[in-house]
Amino acid sequence: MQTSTSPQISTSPEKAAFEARLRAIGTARYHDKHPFHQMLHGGACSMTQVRAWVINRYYYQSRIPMKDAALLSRCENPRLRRIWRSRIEDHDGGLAEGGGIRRWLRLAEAVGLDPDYVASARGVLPGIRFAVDAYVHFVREKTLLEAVASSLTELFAPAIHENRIAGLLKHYAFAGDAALSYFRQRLNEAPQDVAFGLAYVLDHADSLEKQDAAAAALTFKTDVLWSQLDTLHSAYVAPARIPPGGWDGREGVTGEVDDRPLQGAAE
Ligand SMILES: O=C(O)c1cc(C(=O)O)c2c(n1)C(=O)C(=O)c1cc(C(=O)O)[nH]c1-2
Repeated sequence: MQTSTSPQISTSPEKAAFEARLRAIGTARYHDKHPFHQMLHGGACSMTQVRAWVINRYYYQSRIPMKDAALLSRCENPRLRRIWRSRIEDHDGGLAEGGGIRRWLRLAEAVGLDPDYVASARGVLPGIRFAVDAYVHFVREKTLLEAVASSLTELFAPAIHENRIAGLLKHYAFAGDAALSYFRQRLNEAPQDVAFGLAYVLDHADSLEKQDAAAAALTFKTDVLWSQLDTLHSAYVAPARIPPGGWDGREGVTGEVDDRPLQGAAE
């Protein structure tokens, strides 16, 4: 499966080798290869499993602008702040409308969930909280180079968003314009974000030590994404083990409750 859509941007052989090293991390570790995504995009998820993904992934959405604000708060370069702040606007939108968080809640409604329930983040699995909070802490505490490098999983996100749009449209009745608007909008936003982030990392990782740190930051971020799907899979794919406090398949459901036993990838 193709995991990267953006073209290589390096001009010198040294930068090209480093860029190739970063891209290889995505090829080996990006969460498009996780069995839960393969179930979701291949139409093998029940509505309970789709809803569990929407509820839990909301927590990631809700923390992305907070981690970007953490990055901005430590950034002394006005140019970097001016460019980076559009990420917060992309997710938070304006006072009355717009933004990825609201678009995610439209997806929640389309899959038969009360958006207020989803926005409350009750029922989010503990493992999801741990993974996402670790990302926010990482960006708050590490160097600016590592913080920017950790966002570079977005190099691989357009391909997964395209796959998801196609897979949801093919397999699920809920997949109309409202449900897909989040992913369609990210296809417009992510390429410029990642072009800037990649150029920043290639320019600022000017020693082997810094390149190692940037590569480790990107690897860490692939772990953050993979761990979220592991915890979701463990809770909601047979043999399902929903931990205490995890969504029970019923709370916040406005559509028909899906009472069938949770299925596994092989069924
Ligand atoms: O659906 C996905 O698989 C996916 C992955 C990622 C990513 O690679 O971190 C992001 C997004 N989506 C996304 O929509 C998004 O806004 C985003 C921001 C960031 C980031 O680290 O700043 N990653 C991602």
